[in-house]
Amino acid sequence: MLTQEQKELLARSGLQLNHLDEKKLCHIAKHPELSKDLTDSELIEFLTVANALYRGGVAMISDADYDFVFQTELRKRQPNHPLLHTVEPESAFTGKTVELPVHMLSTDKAYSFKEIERWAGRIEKAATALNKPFADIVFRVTPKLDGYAAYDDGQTLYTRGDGRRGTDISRVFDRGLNVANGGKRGMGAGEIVISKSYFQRHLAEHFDNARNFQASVIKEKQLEAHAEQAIRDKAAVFYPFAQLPDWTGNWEQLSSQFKDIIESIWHKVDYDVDGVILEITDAEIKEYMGATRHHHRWQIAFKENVETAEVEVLNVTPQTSRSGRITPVAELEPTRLSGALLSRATAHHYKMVLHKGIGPGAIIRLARSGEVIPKIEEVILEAEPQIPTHCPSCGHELVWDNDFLICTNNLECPAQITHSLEHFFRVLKNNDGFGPATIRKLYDHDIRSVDAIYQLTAEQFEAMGFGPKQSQNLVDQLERSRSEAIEDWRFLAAFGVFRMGLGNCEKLLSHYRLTEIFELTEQDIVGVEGFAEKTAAIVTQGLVKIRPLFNKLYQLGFNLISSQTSESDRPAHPLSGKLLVFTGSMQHGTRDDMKKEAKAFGAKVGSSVTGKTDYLVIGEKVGESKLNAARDKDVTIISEQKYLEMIKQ
Ligand SMILES: NC(=O)c1ccc[n+]([C@@H]2O[C@H](COP(=O)([O-])OP(=O)(O)OC[C@H]3O[C@@H](n4cnc5c(N)ncnc54)[C@H](O)[C@@H]3O)[C@@H](O)[C@H]2O)c1
Ligand SMILES: [Zn+2]
Repeated sequence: MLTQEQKELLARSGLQLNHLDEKKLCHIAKHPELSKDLTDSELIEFLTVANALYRGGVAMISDADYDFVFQTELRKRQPNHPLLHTVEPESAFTGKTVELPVHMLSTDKAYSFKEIERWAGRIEKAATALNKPFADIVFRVTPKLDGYAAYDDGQTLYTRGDGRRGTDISRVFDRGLNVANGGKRGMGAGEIVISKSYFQRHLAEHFDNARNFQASVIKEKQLEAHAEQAIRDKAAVFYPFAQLPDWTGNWEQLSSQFKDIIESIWHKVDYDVDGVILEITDAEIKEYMGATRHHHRWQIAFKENVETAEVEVLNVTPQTSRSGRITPVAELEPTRLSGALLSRATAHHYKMVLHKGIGPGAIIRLARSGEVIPKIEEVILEAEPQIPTHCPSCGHELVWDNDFLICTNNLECPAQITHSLEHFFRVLKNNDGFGPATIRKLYDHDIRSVDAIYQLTAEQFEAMGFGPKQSQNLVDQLERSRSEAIEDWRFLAAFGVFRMGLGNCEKLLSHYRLTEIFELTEQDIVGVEGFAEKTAAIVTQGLVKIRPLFNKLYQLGFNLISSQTSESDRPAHPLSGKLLVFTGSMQHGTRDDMKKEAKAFGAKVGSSVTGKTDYLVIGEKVGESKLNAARDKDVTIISEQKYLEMIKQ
């Protein structure tokens, strides 16, 4: 049941239970997974109440549980619900609301480096649009304080409210609250926080948690003696974000030491922190990117889900991968971890299953970080493992290859064939529609190779049971995949040769032409930087295997961009080997297309003007700074028109 304090807070906020009764509300709070059985109005009421209690410092559920219901139920049922797209309102305080001097929004959240990369990609786009070299853009990383958000304009302190209007809580300064580190008033947005170590030592007995304490500092109610003391001891302070310890640098620095930077900033302050904030400092780009109703596009919070749980293994199922390796997948007793319901995890390989005793009934420790499939961290209680002897897909006998069990029936194993087909289209990227379901259906109709897929007509697709519209679309997509330009290394990587991922393909093809690689000896390949002897041997063997398929597909006339840039290869073209920088908006195509095209002529493309740049190609609306840089460095400036004439030569 709700506590007296929680009830009072709901009453003060004017919140009444119309759809849920108290018993049901508390039952769901205890078992958030039951929220799936709530009606829509019950669900909204549940979240509204949870949010009000949380903002008032008397939360009824943990953040992870709240996020679970919020993300899985609400987002799934009503992706456009205003709760998802606006700042969660604070309703804990009575009193007149006032317009905030600036909007205080929530933050967009990322749980993996991939998501951060995509965010940086959007910033690069904005920088390009404003003719600013991306390499010059400064990123700032600060700890994400988990306190009570407020805005200080020097006169008044406001709550975040609904992000646009907040409540005047200047009284907390009248009560003696200090700005962190002896800082001044009027530094804008920040949070009211309490020192972690101080809380443990002096407050933990009197307050349930830090949030509960922070809320008490803000309330109109007379302060408790311990809270007053914490303020006098400067353990509770208002910390403006502008004054937080930070890391600054450009994207290249940030991305290359991402883990270390996050780790060090995360632990910089003695306050509760629930992530780090990444943002850019360039005022023009910030303005250009703007905000949604929920968050600023130029800012993102990086969070880590590092909660762990002990879970029972129900069963371990073998799964055959594209390369024939057998992956052990543990089926688990369904467990909620960091807000997600998990029922499977992978072990690295069968040697681990064998040696660590991962069998039905084993107890393992599971860690979930971000959105990736969880890995088995540790085995707490061993159980008899079950080691498969035959491939689950084709029944072929399995053999050990170091730590891995493998199915060597590469040419006939359904799992290996279908995964290879999917892999081809996925890596190529310039197509849609060839996912697992389509590929499975094709396989069931005896289609076994990429080459055979390219021979299919719309009628044949229809005969296999695809609808008329989908059939035509699949044919169109096959055509698109051949006509849309792609890099030759991407094409090669799509064949899935072991050890020839995108990176290695790019390395190899920057030395040799696509048509030459099948004649290369191991020695030739070792001569390419990044290939050790062992890899070279595996690669030559792998290339022999794919050669027949490669030849067939190569005949189909894919629109390949050659990686060859050295002058001896293309003596004829005036742009060959030249370093170009594009700036401004172009008429001929998107900036990306033009870069690809330039590379196809053997040119190199940079993002900022340096002493090594040969040509600055300018479109419309070009910033003066880039032009000046080009003039200073003696770089030849050419118009888009002139450039188009040059590439036609
Ligand atoms: N337990 C519950 O019942 C419950 C209910 C509602 C919400 N929540 C939790 O609240 C979170 C959502 O809250 P939110 O809307 O405040 O969003 P948020 O967590 O994205 O926080 C955004 C805020 O971060 C603050 N911030 C802290 N450090 C900062 C820094 N260095 N730079 C810039 N800003 C910084 C700002 O005040 C900003 O308003 C969710 O994660 C959820 O778990 C929990
Ligand atoms: Zn098999």
